[in-house]
Amino acid sequence: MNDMLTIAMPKGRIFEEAADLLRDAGFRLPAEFDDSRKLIIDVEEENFRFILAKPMDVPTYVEHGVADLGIAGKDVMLEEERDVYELLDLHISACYLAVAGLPNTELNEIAPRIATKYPNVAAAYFREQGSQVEIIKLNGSIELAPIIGLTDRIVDIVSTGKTLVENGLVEYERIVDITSRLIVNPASYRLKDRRISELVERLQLVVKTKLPSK
Ligand SMILES: Nc1ncnc2c1ncn2[C@@H]1O[C@H](COP(=O)(O)OP(=O)(O)OP(=O)(O)O)[C@@H](O)[C@H]1O
Ligand SMILES: O=P(O)(O)OC[C@H]1O[C@H](OP(=O)(O)OP(=O)(O)O)[C@H](O)[C@@H]1O
Repeated sequence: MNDMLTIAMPKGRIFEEAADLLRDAGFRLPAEFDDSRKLIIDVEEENFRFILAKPMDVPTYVEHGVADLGIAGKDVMLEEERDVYELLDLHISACYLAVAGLPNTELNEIAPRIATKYPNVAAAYFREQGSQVEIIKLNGSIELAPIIGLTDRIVDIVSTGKTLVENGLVEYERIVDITSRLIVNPASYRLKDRRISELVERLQLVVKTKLPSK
């Protein structure tokens, strides 16, 4: 039987590159896919159901099995630590997580403070460094925090580096490189293995052809 696959797609930055990959792998996605406000899109020709989710929520849907598969940034995977398998590095939406702050400043020795959208990743990083820090969770515009004196450092995504430069901040440490991953619910992986393996193989071929040759 050709089981239906439910795929949690991240809205926002990753969406377009992820849709391009699926199309390049030969899956026929309708034009409405790209500019609809619908949150659930059925693609009957392929027997796919897409759920359009907030990027940070994708692993949650997949862990709970309401989506068989999902596409999520490695940053989200590290932060959320959900019980899902990572099947494939899609090599899209590349960026990295870094520690940044005002230039020529030291971490406050008594009570260093870190602003971030990634409290778990930041806490783990500073714990490994042997630094005891207070994490302040923000939901965006993280670069504001050191400028207005809320924290000594931030832990945030860097892509082009433009946001840091334009706000007079510098990078202190690079924590981890990030790309988007194809993730799967463990039970779906067992039950729908044939369809999922086929999807992975087709995506893998496309990903390989797009990688710069060494
Ligand atoms: N410059 C970037 N800034 C943020 N995320 C990036 C960047 N480049 C690639 N990414 C990847 O894209 C994902 C975030 O996408 P997006 O910015 O659409 O979501 P978000 O920050 O969660 O959005 P929202 O503003 O809706 O909370 C990250 O999880 C990361 O893997
Ligand atoms: O290195 P760059 O190419 O400048 O990209 C990095 C910036 O992009 C993201 O913010 P986003 O645009 O998602 O806005 P946000 O502050 O609302 O999270 C991220 O949090 C950085 O601020």
